[in-house]
Amino acid sequence: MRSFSFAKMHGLGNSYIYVDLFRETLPEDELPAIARRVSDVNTGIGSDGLILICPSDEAPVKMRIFNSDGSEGKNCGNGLRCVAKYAYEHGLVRGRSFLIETLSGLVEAEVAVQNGKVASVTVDMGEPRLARSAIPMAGPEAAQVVAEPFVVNGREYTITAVSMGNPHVIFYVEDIDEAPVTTLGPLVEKDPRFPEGVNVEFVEVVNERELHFRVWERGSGVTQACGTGACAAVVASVLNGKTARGVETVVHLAGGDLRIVWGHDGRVRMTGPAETVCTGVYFYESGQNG
Ligand SMILES: N[C@H](CCC[C@H](N)C(=O)O)C(=O)O
Repeated sequence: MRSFSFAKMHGLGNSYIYVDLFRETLPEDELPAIARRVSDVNTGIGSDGLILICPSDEAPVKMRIFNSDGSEGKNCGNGLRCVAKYAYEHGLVRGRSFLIETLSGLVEAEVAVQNGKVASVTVDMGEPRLARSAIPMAGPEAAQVVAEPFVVNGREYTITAVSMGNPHVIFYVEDIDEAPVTTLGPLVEKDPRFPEGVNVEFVEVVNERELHFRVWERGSGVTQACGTGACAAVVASVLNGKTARGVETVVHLAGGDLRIVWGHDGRVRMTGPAETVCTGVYFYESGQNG
């Protein structure tokens, strides 16, 4: 029987099981199975996936994120805010602003501290990747995907695709409560036109400073919030002339609000909460596929 210590943390209800690899060691070839097992609400701890807080040669800490199906993602906005909180509160970093390495590059986090605890975090998520080939999405290389016709099961939709280091496709809806999250979401997630899969977002524009947002996440399905997805939604809304560059937009997700701006400098900044639910020890049998 093997075990490791963990912290369960969430950003707006998008929860992950966080393992500090400065203190723990996990078998690399078993990470997908461990992610699937800890995520299970019945036989595991219950979360949207697993996040590892790792040593890095390029930054004080590195984040690796695994979805609840065991697939490894390349970025996670809600995860970055929780990693920043954990790193600050556990002395892994010095100062309130610091770099975090991800599989899609370095990001800078700044924590807001109250009574020694991190209450909220602002992350500079860098520049969105807009070329079709960078999403990635099949089709003409350098073209952007903005308000493009997209047929699914014989019905035509209009999509905008944005990468925040991970792939997102945005559908605008008139009423967020009627968004086809659980019907269209899984169909598009694995559509062959997205060779690496895709996170599927539904957005209702309230006004030029507010969006309603729901998500079917690649590898996790419906979650309460998706930080990279909310960033992608703000970028898509500017590209479609629905919101303005350089203006802070409030994105209303199922789990709460994020404040996001796509700055005139081209970088996307996201501010939101990060919370610790509990800590504990997880026991598992090595070698089981999970
Ligand atoms: N499902 C995503 C990873 C988690 C992203 C999301 N939870 C966030 O907060 O950005 C993917 O496979 O790209």
